[in-house]
Amino acid sequence: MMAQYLALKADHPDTLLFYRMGDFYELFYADAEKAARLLDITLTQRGQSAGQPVVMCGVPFHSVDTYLARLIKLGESVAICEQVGEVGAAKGPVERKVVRVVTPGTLTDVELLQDKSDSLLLAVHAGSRNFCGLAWLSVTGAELRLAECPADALEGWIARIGPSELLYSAEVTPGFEQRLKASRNGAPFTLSVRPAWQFDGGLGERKLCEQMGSNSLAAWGAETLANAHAAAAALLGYAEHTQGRALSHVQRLSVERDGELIELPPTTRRNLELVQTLRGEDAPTLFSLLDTCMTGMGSRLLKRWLLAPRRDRSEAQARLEAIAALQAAALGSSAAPWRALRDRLKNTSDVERIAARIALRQVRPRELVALRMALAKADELAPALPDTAPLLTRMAEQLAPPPGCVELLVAAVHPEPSALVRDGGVIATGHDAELDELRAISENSDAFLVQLEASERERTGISNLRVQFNRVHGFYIEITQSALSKVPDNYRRRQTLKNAERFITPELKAFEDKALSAQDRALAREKWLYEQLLDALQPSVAALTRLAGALATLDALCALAERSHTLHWRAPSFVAHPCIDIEKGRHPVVEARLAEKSSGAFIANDTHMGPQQRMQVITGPNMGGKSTYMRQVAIIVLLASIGSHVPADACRLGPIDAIHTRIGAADDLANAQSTFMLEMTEAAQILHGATAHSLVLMDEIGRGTSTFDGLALAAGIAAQLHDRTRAFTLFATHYFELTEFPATHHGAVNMHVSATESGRDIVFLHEMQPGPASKSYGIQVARLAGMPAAVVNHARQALESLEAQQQQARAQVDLFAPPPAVEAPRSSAVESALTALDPDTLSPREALEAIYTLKKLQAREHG
Ligand SMILES: Nc1ncnc2c1ncn2[C@@H]1O[C@H](COP(=O)(O)OP(=O)(O)OP(=O)(O)O)[C@@H](O)[C@H]1O
Repeated sequence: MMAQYLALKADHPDTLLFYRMGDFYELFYADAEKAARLLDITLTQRGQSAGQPVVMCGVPFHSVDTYLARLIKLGESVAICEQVGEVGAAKGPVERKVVRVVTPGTLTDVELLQDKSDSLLLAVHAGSRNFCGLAWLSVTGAELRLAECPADALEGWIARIGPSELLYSAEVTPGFEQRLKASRNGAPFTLSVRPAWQFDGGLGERKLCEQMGSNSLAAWGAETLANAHAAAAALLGYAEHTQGRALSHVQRLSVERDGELIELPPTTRRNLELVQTLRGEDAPTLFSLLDTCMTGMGSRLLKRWLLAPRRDRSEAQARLEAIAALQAAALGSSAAPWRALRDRLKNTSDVERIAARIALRQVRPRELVALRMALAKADELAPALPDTAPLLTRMAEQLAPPPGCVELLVAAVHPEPSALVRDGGVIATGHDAELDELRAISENSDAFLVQLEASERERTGISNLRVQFNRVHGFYIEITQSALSKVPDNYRRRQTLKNAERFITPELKAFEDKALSAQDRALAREKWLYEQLLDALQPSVAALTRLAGALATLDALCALAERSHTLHWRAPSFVAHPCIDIEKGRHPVVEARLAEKSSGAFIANDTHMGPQQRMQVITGPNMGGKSTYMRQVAIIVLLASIGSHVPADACRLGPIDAIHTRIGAADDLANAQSTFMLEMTEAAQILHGATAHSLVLMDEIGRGTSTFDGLALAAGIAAQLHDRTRAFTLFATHYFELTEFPATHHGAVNMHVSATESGRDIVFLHEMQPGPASKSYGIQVARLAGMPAAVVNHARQALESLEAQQQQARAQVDLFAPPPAVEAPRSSAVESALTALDPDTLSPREALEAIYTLKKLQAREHG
């Protein structure tokens, strides 16, 4: 047995191997030690193998899901090894096989998957010429996605995709591996190393063609993406390896290209608290506010929409039209269609995952019943969809259940089946004559036993004689001690108890053989019929996946319609010229929190930015609402871009290509970066990446260093954004000096959040008004925060003397004057030679020669 175990383990060296032995999964040696530690279960020793004690631990098979869930959460992978041979069929241990490998990125089990999130598997290929190939999918979804990106944009892509597991080649450079490890900082995922040969472009292209049933990938615009093909080869290979079969349900392919999506860097996702709060919680976030979907499929799709808004507006426009149609009551009715549709969508099962599990042959009987009910619902939903929006009309077509599927499920599956096929009672009566006959034999046994009991009582004259059954001893006749003398000759003793004896008769034995074998045969027949049913369902998988997509889209659209109605949102409009025009905009999450706490109404504010006015320099007291205002603009832009209504009375939006944010941060100790370093790194990234179509939020840049340094840097950054980048910029600052910026920079205006004083206290009005703030009120805010009176008084005095001093010494410094042009230093001969080199094209010998040449040039330069 150990030889068999070790052979299986050799194929899964990095995975915990769950080796099935009877009612347990056992782990051995290092696996056992690791699992015992992670699961807090007892480690034991038994026997010896190769002279060493066998260290082992185990988990009962019926509660394996709980243990799996814990291990997967800890980022571990588990290979499930089952007994596949007949017991006693051959000499030695029963034949065993790894039937599937459960890894964080390839989950299919209902118990392990989260309803509202996808579990994604991503493969990254470090390609040539500084390009990376990416391929990713959810094993329970139907779509495979490909992309290629410049190597330096990789972290952004990984953060946006948000994988649960990332595959990379064993032969990447240590530097590349380090970057992958570092990119786990925001959201942890498992890194799995795969052999380099699996990242093969040619193999990937063949596999993709096979998967799509096509000769070329041209139809998807994916034929030239060699790096992505290499990633896809590893991705599909690994997914198939874990499932033990091909993913026949993955029949959609899409290519995501740099430049198609509105860029939302990880900092923006974090700062805007899109799907996670700054503390790492799921709520309150924009997504938690937005997601009132009735199904997990809808929630997952809505999250995808939110995190991947497109620059092109046609999709958003189609969704807006659909929402309008869902909100418009039909003639003669007062109710908007979304209400009834949401009622019908309630409790619809996860058709997307069920379809995948049919394809992977892992589907459970009760899921098939749920599928049948969902198909019936889809059939009812289709005619209830308004026909005034093309997107809804398309969904209505896709909601048609695949022909024959409902009928097959009704005919074949018992209306209330057991949880597992091995328990029987799964196939409907009337579906298979042979099964019905076998079941009749076991069912008739009750009548037979009652009859036998009566006739034996009469024959023996023992009135308390009982005919019974148990799993261990089968059928028997039980006679109490006092009546033993009346037992007839043909009774054979089966078992002796304290007060009774149990017997069997030839007649009962014959019946037992027939009944028990009928039960076994019925069970075997049911298993076979279930497999037949899965075969028959395979051709419907593609249509079921499409139907699931339509249900999810409809659910997400209805949720957006409901949110718009409940939260009083309005439809945005898109225009071709650059602008962000918002009337009475609100921050939806802050507004909801205020409403929840009944702590006053949210004050709505307008925003008007266009080609002539690209920057707002925002000042005002702490707690005044600067950050809230800036974030609300970004959130409204984002919501509009996904085709949702927005928390504003009106919104007109020109083209947008990115939303960048630089908002206060904590030290990033894990990456050894100080607050100031991080602040400057993020600001530099924005200055490099933003364009005239980007929205940039800069909150108190420069405050992490000394006043002069900070002010000088803030001035430089503002000037760069204004003069060069020309992005739409909201620039909040506590440096009053910056309020002079608009005087010389005509694309910028001063805005301030209003506050007034009432006695010694400050009252925040949260209204955005033109012009600079008059005071900073820092001391009043500190008083509000409960600062001891002595400190407040001290500060007030100190402030007065500081202000007096500054009045006297105010120097005429032009903070915003461009620096004198610096002559670009001429590059040296060594530098020119270095620039001309392309390391990827050099042979080792050429590389060595290049080094000698460089050394020579250097020697010449230094005389
Ligand atoms: N428009 C508004 N209407 C009502 N309440 C608001 C509004 N804007 C902000 N608030 C309230 O004021 C609080 C502080 O707002 P915010 O954090 O935006 O201030 P801030 O000016 O950025 O402060 P700091 O300069 O200290 O960062 C918010 O948590 C919210 O409760």
